[in-house]
Amino acid sequence: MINQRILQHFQESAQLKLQAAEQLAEPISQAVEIMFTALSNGNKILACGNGGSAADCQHFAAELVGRFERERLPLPALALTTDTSILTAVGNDYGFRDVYAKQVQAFGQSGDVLLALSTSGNSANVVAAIEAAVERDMRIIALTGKGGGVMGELMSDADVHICVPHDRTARIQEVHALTIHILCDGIDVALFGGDAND
Ligand SMILES: O=C(CO)[C@@H](O)[C@H](O)[C@H](O)[C@H](O)COP(=O)(O)O
Ligand SMILES: [Zn+2]
Repeated sequence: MINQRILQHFQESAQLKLQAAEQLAEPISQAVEIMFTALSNGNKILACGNGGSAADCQHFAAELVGRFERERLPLPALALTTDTSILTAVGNDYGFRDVYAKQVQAFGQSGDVLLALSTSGNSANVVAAIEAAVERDMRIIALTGKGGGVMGELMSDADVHICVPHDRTARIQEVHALTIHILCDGIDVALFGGDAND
């Protein structure tokens, strides 16, 4: 019984990844281009999301500031999910909806990128961060699922929407995690050419 469930998880996850590859290759490639251009111009990437997606933001920032697979200069990426004093002060004084938007207003500059993660596309604080980023003249890269929700409706032609074609949060997060590694690889390839395994 448990073995059957384990097998089902692996199969569902693997099948979704193969299916998503066809649909998401193009928006992921656009996202790499936007991120690389921003970083080349001296701009930075801010990332926000809740729960598992907050962990994804930190994972992404660690790989840019530290490294992914190649030795290179640190790249400026900041997870807006980590400063408990800011999160609790803004959450307590203004409301949880504002915990990321206030940080976008504080740190975001024209030409920066907001990486916004939400499996439902409906997290109010991530939606508010996107609205704040648009006001700051930032580019938006949204990682969503479940049809994209409110975030999908907010996307403009200048933004990139990577919407995982599935309704299950865990499966969507698994594709988000893979996408984050592909973005890191794409940035490294744009910097150095080829790939790390050449
Ligand atoms: O990781 C998981 C579930 O797999 C949870 O922590 C999940 O991220 C949280 O419930 C989030 O609050 C969901 O928000 P969102 O993806 O809809 O924006
Ligand atoms: Zn999770």
